[in-house]
Amino acid sequence: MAPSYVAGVDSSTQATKVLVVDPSDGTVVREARRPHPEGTEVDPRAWWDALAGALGEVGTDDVAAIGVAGQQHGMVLLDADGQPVRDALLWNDTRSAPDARALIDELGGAEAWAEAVGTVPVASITATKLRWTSRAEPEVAERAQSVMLPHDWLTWRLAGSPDGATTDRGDASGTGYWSTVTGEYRPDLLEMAFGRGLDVPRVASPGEVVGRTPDGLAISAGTGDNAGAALAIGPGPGEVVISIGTSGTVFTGHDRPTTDASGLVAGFADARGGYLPLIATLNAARVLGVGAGLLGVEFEEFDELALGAAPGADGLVLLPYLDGERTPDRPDAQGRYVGLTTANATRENLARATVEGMLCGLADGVDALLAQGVPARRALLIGGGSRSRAVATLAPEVLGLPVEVLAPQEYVALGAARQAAWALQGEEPGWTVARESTRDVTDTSISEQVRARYADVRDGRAR
Ligand SMILES: Nc1ncnc2c1ncn2[C@@H]1O[C@H](COP(=O)(O)OP(=O)(O)O)[C@@H](O)[C@H]1O
Ligand SMILES: O=C(CO)[C@@H](O)[C@H](O)COP(=O)(O)O
Repeated sequence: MAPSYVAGVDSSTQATKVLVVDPSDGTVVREARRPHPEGTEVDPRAWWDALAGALGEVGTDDVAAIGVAGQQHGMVLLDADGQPVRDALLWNDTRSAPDARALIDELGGAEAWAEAVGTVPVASITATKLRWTSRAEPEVAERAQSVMLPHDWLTWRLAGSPDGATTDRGDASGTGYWSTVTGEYRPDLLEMAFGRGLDVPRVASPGEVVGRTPDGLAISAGTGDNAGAALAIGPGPGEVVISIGTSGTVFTGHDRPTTDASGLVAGFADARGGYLPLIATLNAARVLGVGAGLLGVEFEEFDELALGAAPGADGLVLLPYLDGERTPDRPDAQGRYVGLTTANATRENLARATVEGMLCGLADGVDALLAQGVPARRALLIGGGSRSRAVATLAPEVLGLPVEVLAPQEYVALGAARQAAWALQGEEPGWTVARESTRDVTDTSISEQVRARYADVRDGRAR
């Protein structure tokens, strides 16, 4: 029987997830996952091993094409033989924060960066990691010949490490040296960051077959994980996707590049030829894990506790910047519970404040999109944290938007599978994802009250 399925991969921060999908209607027929090592620098070969393990488990004898989406921004630096010169620095590694500030100054300020590439560098952006490496590890930098992103590197290895790697505009737009505004690389900015040039992958077009695996599977261009999710979901006008994974992201498709000089909105490209304005926080699903851990309960009981408290947690507020923060740009920040009193010190309030604090961080993201003229009238929740009943219940009130929690699904991997089907068939498939009912905002005063108190803590007016 001729191979008939497509495979989609999400190589995310915490795990590799693989879906085998029927290209005629997008039905998932098999899936597998493998964990990744902890930490903000990782040997990329661990991702390869995770991918090989997951592909071995799902089996690819009946698969005709594959696409890989991956965590954005990670710096995979390779030597002339194509070997990593050091562990990859990930999007959530904040050591290059001073380098981001230096690069902003060197180009003439935040506005100059926003105009040049669509995004003002923060520590997540690949260019700042190149600067850090050239400054802090010159002997390592000396050996580097090329730089790739996680999905580029995996795609290249799947193709048998040919001469010349590929990327796509969605992921390239998170490097700081590819411009969403012009649709071209800015080798001058790469050189400014690293002190000299490096080989970069060719930017493939959305429906392109970029290579073949040794077994003959067609390989699509792949993309960044958020662009992958956008490809799977296809948010409609006014709909914003909110992904609660290791990162919290808020994004939607847009018809033109954004150039936010405040740095809050990253002006990324999507995987279709359009644009994907996005805000990303460093603190999302793991905040919930920390809250549950503090209380010594599983997620189900944590949700029960959070839903057992009143809105506003009787004045207890969590500033959720546990791992430093990217949006707003506070790489050295820490998390804080504020306003603890004898009267409000209950397990319920601690759980509630944790969920509200995490959601308030995302609500700030929605505001940032609105400030760029990107409409946001409805939120679509995805990612591991969206499986929390407390998150699903409290999100409409805290965000102040009607919320639809999409059915639990690996949307990033599904988007990668969609791209693989596109490359295989020569046109984008017409699949749509199942939509659930929307939870409306029942009391708008809750959002105002909870967010006002949160803003006091965030902006230092309440300590
Ligand atoms: N029911 C739940 N409640 C809260 N958090 C959850 C729940 N289920 C999974 N998570 C969290 O979701 C995260 C994984 O989500 P995922 O979107 O796969 O992340 P990533 O793409 O960053 O690897 C983990 O931190 C996990 O603890
Ligand atoms: O840095 C960003 C977006 O700019 C993150 O969204 C990463 O792409 C990682 O995503 P997850 O692994 O948390 O899904």
